[in-house]
Amino acid sequence: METQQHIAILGSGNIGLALAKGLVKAGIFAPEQITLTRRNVAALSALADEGYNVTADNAGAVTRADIVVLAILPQQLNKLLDEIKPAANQTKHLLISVVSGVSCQDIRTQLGLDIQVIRAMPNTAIAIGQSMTCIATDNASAANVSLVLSLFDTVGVSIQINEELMTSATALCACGIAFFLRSIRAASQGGTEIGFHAHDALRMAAQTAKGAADLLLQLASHPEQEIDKVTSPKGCTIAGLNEMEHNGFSSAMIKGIKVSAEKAGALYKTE
Ligand SMILES: NC(=O)C1=CN([C@@H]2O[C@H](COP(=O)(O)OP(=O)(O)OC[C@H]3O[C@@H](n4cnc5c(N)ncnc54)[C@H](OP(=O)(O)O)[C@@H]3O)[C@@H](O)[C@H]2O)C=CC1
Ligand SMILES: O=C(O)[C@@H]1CCC=N1
Repeated sequence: METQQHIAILGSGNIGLALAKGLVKAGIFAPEQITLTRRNVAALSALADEGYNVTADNAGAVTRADIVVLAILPQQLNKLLDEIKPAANQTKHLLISVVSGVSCQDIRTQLGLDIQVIRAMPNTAIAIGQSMTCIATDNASAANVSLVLSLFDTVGVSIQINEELMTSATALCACGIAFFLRSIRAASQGGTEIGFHAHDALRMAAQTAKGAADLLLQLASHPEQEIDKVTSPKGCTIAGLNEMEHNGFSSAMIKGIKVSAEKAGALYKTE
């Protein structure tokens, strides 16, 4: 799905850069077709050496682009939208926002333009083509939705959801990367306590987690069905699992995801 279009990523921090790298790795865009912006542009010098256009001039980046990605913090968004307002063109530009907690309508209202906006909620695994990305819009054409879905399909798996579920998607999928990473880290710490060097324990825990996820994805199986195959009667798996549940393992994950979703929904309005 190679394209001749130019993409501007406004706010090239963790997720903005992960997106840029993922798109280049997937062969969709060459670095020369991507403009990266941030205020501290010196921090992008290594990317400039790789061929990306880098600048602190957001309005200039928008003028050159067909697709504009907003990838800055919710509390930084209004200032950025005011800055790009003169350069944004509702017939030329497609806006993609990965900003948490900000609706498509919030963006149009701040811009004062009836521009097509698609929200995307990827996660940092986008850098290696393994993102779970949720897409939502309230006004974009079916053609642009397909374009954005196919764009994000090149860097993982993408689905379209209702916009009111975007904060839930943020908690489950974007924050979720951190939740699963912490689980793997905790497993590796347990592994070290029972005899493995830290680096071996981490590798073993990560591969085990990958195998568990693939059992569900490749076999379209349910976790409990796969758990039942591991838990031998009177065995050590059920002993460990029950101990974890007595200590609130599932409950902690559920409560954490609920708090994350509440926070994601309030990020823009409370700033
Ligand atoms: N991190 C993640 O996993 C995910 C994040 N998101 C969302 O993406 C957004 C960005 O998050 P994240 O990447 O973690 O945050 P970062 O702080 O890492 O990135 C934000 C970037 O924006 C730049 N920036 C700030 N103001 C401006 C401006 N006026 N013009 C241009 N660039 C600017 C900052 O650089 P400088 O200070 O140099 O300007 C910084 O590099 C947030 O809204 C977040 O909710 C969504 C999905 C996943
Ligand atoms: O922590 C955050 O607020 C952002 C949103 C999703 C992932 N990181």
